[in-house]
Amino acid sequence: MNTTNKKTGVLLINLGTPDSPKVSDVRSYLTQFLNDPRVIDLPTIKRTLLVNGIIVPFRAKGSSKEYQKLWTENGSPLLYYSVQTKEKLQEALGDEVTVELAMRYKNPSIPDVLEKMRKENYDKIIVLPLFPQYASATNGSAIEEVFRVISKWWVIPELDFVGQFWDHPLYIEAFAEIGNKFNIEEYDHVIFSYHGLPTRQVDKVYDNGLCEDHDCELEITEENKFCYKATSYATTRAIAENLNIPEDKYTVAFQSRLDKEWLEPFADKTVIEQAKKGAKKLLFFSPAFTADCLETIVEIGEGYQELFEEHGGEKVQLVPSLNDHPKWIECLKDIVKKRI
Ligand SMILES: C=CC1=C(C)c2cc3[nH]c(cc4nc(cc5[nH]c(cc1n2)c(C)c5CCC(=O)O)C(CCC(=O)O)=C4C)c(C)c3C=C
Ligand SMILES: [Fe+2]
Ligand SMILES: [Fe+2]
Repeated sequence: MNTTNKKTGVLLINLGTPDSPKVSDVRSYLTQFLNDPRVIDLPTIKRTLLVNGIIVPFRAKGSSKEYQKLWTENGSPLLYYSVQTKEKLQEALGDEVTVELAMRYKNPSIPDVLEKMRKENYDKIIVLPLFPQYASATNGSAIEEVFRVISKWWVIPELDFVGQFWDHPLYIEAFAEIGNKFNIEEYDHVIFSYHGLPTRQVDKVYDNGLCEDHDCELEITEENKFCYKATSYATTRAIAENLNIPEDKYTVAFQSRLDKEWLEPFADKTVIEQAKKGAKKLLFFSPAFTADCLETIVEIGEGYQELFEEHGGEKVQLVPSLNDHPKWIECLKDIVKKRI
């Protein structure tokens, strides 16, 4: 055996989706997801009571209806596109490495996929969470789960965890290329909508002070480089610059909030404001999602369309996510190749 040729596996991790849109499967998904202390970061008893006593019982039926709108003959788009991404990345990398896919919540689960990888006896595993901007609720949680599982193995291989990659040129170019398929001049305004986060979670990345003590809307510094708000604004500047969208033609916003103490400006309020200003056509990018999912297809594509129309607007156009776009596959290939 040539000892310089390491047997390497790549583990892509996405968020996860219910096994089906049935209320029972949505309830089970929400229960696993929202009991994660990195998602609802409250003391255990408070979180358990809030999630299992209030949020899940009140949310499961409504969420199930939303998932019924989303489901296609290929199942949940998030899982479908994540599998496509895995397969195309495998093709692009050839037999040099083996690519696997796991979901942080539900299936294919991280423990199941890692067990398959353990049996393969890899010299090295590259763990690549598919979230471009760091959040403890996504990248942090996925990495913690991998640690939890692998820490029980007798043989622990070489591990390489990929951090946030919002500034990877091919990630920016991929979104810009997809956006370029639309005639941006035709739109009155462009909204870059990121999944929201509780402000408390954003503040926790700082050892000193709060997010509001830093210029997170304007610059990335050594202090705010893991601030989700700062990286969301920086991602937006990079895509807008690539597409020559002038500063006064776009707004950053945060969607999918569970309560008022989440990052602002809120995307729904931004949609209403734009309608009130007389905008008729809005173009929506959603760069925190690397695959289309409930939050893009249903929340933006259907929910914000209705909201915009109710306030006098006409068209909300969603720019599709990266899904299995060739530039995105090139981006992932580049990230992996640099670590083999
Ligand atoms: C950038 C990615 C994401 C971050 C950050 C994130 C944080 C976060 N999410 C919730 C609560 C919910 N999110 C839900 C769906 C959902 N979230 C993401 C991504 C991020 N979440 C995706 C890709 C999806 C869609 C999955 C799919 O099946 O298509 C849901 C479920 C749907 C609903 O009931 O609304 C919840 C709930 C919290 C609390 C949070 C940070 C603290
Ligand atoms: Fe979410
Ligand atoms: Fe910040």
